[in-house]
Amino acid sequence: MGLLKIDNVSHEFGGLRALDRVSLAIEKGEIFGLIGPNGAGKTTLFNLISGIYKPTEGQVFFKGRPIHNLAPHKISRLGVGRTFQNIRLFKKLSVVDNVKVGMHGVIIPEAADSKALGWGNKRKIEQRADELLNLVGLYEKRMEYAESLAYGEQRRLEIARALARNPCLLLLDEPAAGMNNREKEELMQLVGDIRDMGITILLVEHDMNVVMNVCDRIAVLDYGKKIAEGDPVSIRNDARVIQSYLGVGA
Ligand SMILES: Nc1ncnc2c1ncn2[C@@H]1O[C@H](COP(=O)(O)OP(=O)(O)OP(=O)(O)O)[C@@H](O)[C@H]1O
Repeated sequence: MGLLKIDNVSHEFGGLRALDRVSLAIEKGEIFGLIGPNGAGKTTLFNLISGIYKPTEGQVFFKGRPIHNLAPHKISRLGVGRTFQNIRLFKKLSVVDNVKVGMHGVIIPEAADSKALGWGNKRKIEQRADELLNLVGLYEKRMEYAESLAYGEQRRLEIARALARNPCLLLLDEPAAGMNNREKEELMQLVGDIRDMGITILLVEHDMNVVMNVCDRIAVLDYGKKIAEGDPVSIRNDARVIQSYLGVGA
């Protein structure tokens, strides 16, 4: 069984069917892309996986366990981390404090006694925060205000904060939005590094260069329905995907 299984899930807002019987299975260690036109239902699916919405029908399983009726904090504790389309940092906190906030109440595996850490275990929290800032290339800026970072750096800080909860599945909602080409290159490298740490990634992204380069498999949504699923080459050549989303010449 996959790490994440979405089984015939639908979601309605009033009369609007934002998701219509979508099924997906994401395997451990994959980088899985979710693409589709604006309003296709991608963020709604993220919100269902992370417990912000409950499905109108269908089920979501994580590590074989049903999670579609759990509260967001419980799903997060089970190992599902996420970032948001609109950056949600604490602007007036330092870079390192933004990561530490993400760590509150988290079990750090290397901790000798493996107890959940509150604010008490300062040294281990600081070590872990520094490791994560090194990973995302922000260690040198650890004492700066989050708001002083460039846009691409803020997005990387959001990823570090999500990683602070030790997820085994990370949901990234449009991580390349607003990034310049250099920042996108760095992001692609980072996504690969995160996977190499053993973390499975589900990525919503409009930048096709990023999607096609980093994803092992891709699913395409259109008007709430899954219209295609496969590797990047098959998705790029899928007539229905070209017609509804990629356009000719993509
Ligand atoms: N809270 C809400 N209340 C009512 N309708 C909503 C709500 N959130 C999303 N929708 C509608 O559900 C549909 C799917 O929206 P969703 O945000 O999931 O699409 P998306 O694929 O993430 O789009 P984008 O690429 O623009 O982020 C859209 O028609 C949207 O207008």
